[in-house]
Amino acid sequence: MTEVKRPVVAVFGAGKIGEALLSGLLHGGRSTDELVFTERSAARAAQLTADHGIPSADVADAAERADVLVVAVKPQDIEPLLDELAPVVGPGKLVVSLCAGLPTALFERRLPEGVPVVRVMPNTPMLVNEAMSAISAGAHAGPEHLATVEELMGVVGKVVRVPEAQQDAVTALSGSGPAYFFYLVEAMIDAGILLGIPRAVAQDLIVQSAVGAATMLAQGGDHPVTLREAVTSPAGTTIMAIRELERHGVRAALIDAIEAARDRSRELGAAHDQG
Ligand SMILES: NC(=O)C1=CN([C@@H]2O[C@H](COP(=O)(O)OP(=O)(O)OC[C@H]3O[C@@H](n4cnc5c(N)ncnc54)[C@H](OP(=O)(O)O)[C@@H]3O)[C@@H](O)[C@H]2O)C=CC1
Ligand SMILES: O=C(O)[C@@H]1CCC=N1
Repeated sequence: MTEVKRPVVAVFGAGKIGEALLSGLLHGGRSTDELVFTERSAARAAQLTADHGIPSADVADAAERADVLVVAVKPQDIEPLLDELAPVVGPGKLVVSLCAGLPTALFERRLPEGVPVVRVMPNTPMLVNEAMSAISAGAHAGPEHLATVEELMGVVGKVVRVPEAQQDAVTALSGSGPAYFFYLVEAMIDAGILLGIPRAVAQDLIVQSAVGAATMLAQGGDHPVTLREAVTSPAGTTIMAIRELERHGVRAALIDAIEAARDRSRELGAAHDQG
């Protein structure tokens, strides 16, 4: 039987998301010699190698060793990295960007002609293999490149294909999405404190309610409205809370918040338009 060689993956910028991906790939069965990363700080690079056993390298070395080059620096840090990558990205490499807002066209403009680029918007539940990643092909990326990225990101969670024009909205929904849930949980724990429940107990009550609700949403197939209606008894407690949420405009606030995040993603991309 022919053994299929798995692509070597280099992560450029092993911060929160880059480290989460490396660690998720390790736990998903990739070996340390199939992974490599670059970091700006030597101290952080040494710490990551000590924690995960994955080697660090300089940009040129990592780009040469890897088949898939994953860019995971902040959008504001992309220009100097592209300057370093442009001369060392050889033929046959696939570039994957995890950067919010940055269009594939920016990478295509700055890297050698014809390099395939796939844009991915993951999220931090990648740390527990529950990421939601949306992927889009750039101009030179074909089905085989999308399949490679789907397989890679599939190790750390779910993957969906979207047109690149939707990536700013996706960033606002699922990229930033975990933060909205954490914010809600934080606020609900505060409410528990107000009502005299000890913090640790309030946290247990709310976190398990969140886990239960998320599991029902993910596994039950019912619409969220149906699930909420089942909790909301006539003249009961829940409807009193819902009335207050509506009175305070929480639904409209969420819609506005997500629109603002989408707009910021667009701005981050536009900042490099002339780049
Ligand atoms: N955090 C999240 O939830 C999500 C983030 N993303 C995207 O992922 C990317 C990374 O975000 P995040 O992990 O939060 O950010 P971090 O700042 O935690 O990670 C970026 C890392 O890259 C390092 N770095 C910067 N420039 C270089 C360079 N030229 N060469 C090597 N390393 C470099 C940074 O070092 P230093 O600290 O020294 O600057 C830092 O360690 C962003 O583009 C973001 O939009 C996407 C989805 C979700
Ligand atoms: O806040 C940010 O810009 C990044 C992108 C999506 C989640 N975190």
